[in-house]
Amino acid sequence: MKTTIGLASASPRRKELLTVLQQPFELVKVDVDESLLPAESPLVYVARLAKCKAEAGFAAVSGRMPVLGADTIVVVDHEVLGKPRDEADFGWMMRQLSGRVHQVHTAVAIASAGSVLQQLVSSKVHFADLTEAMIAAYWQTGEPADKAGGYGIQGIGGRYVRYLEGSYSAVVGLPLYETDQLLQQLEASL
Ligand SMILES: Cc1cn([C@H]2C[C@H](O)[C@@H](COP(=O)(O)OP(=O)(O)OP(=O)(O)O)O2)c(=O)[nH]c1=O
Repeated sequence: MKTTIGLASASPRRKELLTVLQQPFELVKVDVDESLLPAESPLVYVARLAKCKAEAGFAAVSGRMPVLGADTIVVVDHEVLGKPRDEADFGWMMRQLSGRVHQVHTAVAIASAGSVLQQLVSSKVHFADLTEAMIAAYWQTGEPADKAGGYGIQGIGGRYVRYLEGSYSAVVGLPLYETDQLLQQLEASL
């Protein structure tokens, strides 16, 4: 029987993806400060956040079970795009992404007694040319608000993705292949 783990995430996408891996899990609530540190690179930032979420979760369950945390960021021109604050911020993000290629980085960490297992997956997304009317209409759907970079490849935003180099599940929030590898490493270590 597989060990039950904690999932330190409020993201419905991560819950669905972990279910696909047939991994028994319980949701664990954590509150992690997601601010970027001064001069921190995007890759260091995303890996740190995944680790912080996993470690905060492990502490929250008092070490009773291993806990998985993940983080996804969108990077364009070395700038990290988080979730849009409002419509103006979203419009700015879409103009950055329009007709260009950007990176999506997803980090996964599993904290257990004495160790943290980690993986980082980077993908490139080639975005469509967007008009102001398309941007305004997309905001109205409500989909962009809780998504890093302001779009969801798995939803309406998928129509703006011309080409993906990398992992689809990582862009959605949890890389299936790499997470499965981590879970196998975890089972072997218990
Ligand atoms: C680029 C992209 C992001 N996203 C989502 C994945 C993440 O849920 C979210 C990025 O924010 P995160 O801070 O990684 O995650 P979260 O706040 O949703 O959940 P938690 O921290 O509790 O685990 O954006 C998509 O769903 N589709 C996409 O195409």
